[in-house]
Amino acid sequence: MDFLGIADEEFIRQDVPMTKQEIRILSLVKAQIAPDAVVYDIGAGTGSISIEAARLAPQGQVYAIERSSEGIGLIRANAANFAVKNVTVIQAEAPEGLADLPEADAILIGGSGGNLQEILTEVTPKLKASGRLVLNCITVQTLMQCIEFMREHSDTYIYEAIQVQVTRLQQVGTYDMAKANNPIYIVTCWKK
Ligand SMILES: C[S@@+](CC[C@H](N)C(=O)[O-])C[C@H]1O[C@@H](n2cnc3c(N)ncnc32)[C@H](O)[C@@H]1O
Repeated sequence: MDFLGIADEEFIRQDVPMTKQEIRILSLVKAQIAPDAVVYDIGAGTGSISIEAARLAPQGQVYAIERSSEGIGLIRANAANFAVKNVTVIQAEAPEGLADLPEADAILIGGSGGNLQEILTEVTPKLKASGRLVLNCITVQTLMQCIEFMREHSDTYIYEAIQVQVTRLQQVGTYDMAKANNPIYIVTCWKK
């Protein structure tokens, strides 16, 4: 099994927003990815989460679902760069493209484009009993949509939510200066 925590600079990203290293580490640890796991990465962007998940699950399969052509190109380029063979790239606007996937051990959602309710409705029945669903959200509205969905299904699901804000030090000449990343909510859901 490979290590977690590839540096952000190692990914080809152009202008596509990428989940930052520390948020990837936390999200992937919370997803509890086993070496043979089936993983969905919905809103895969540059593929940074898909690639780290694929390295954690060398005998498993990662399905990277992304709607933008630019993202699809980046996922393929990053997978090739890291010589990762177990990522299947799917260009679709979720929940499209999810129906035919096999049952999942881990589902990571990094982008939903206003379709979160529909995506959760589609993917939650496909999450195995021991599986984990991990959502990264930047807005309070997305966070609340997820919490409301999980509360409506509280007979089946448990969730926890955290907010994380990472500040990195950046070298500016002879000084090291704080540069704050946006706070991110990480919601982790699992079946009772
Ligand atoms: C914050 S970025 C994802 C970051 C990604 N985890 C990474 O590290 O590169 C969100 C991505 O979700 C994609 N997206 C948003 N809604 C989507 C949907 N319904 N289906 C597929 N992709 C979607 C966007 O195109 C964007 O690339």
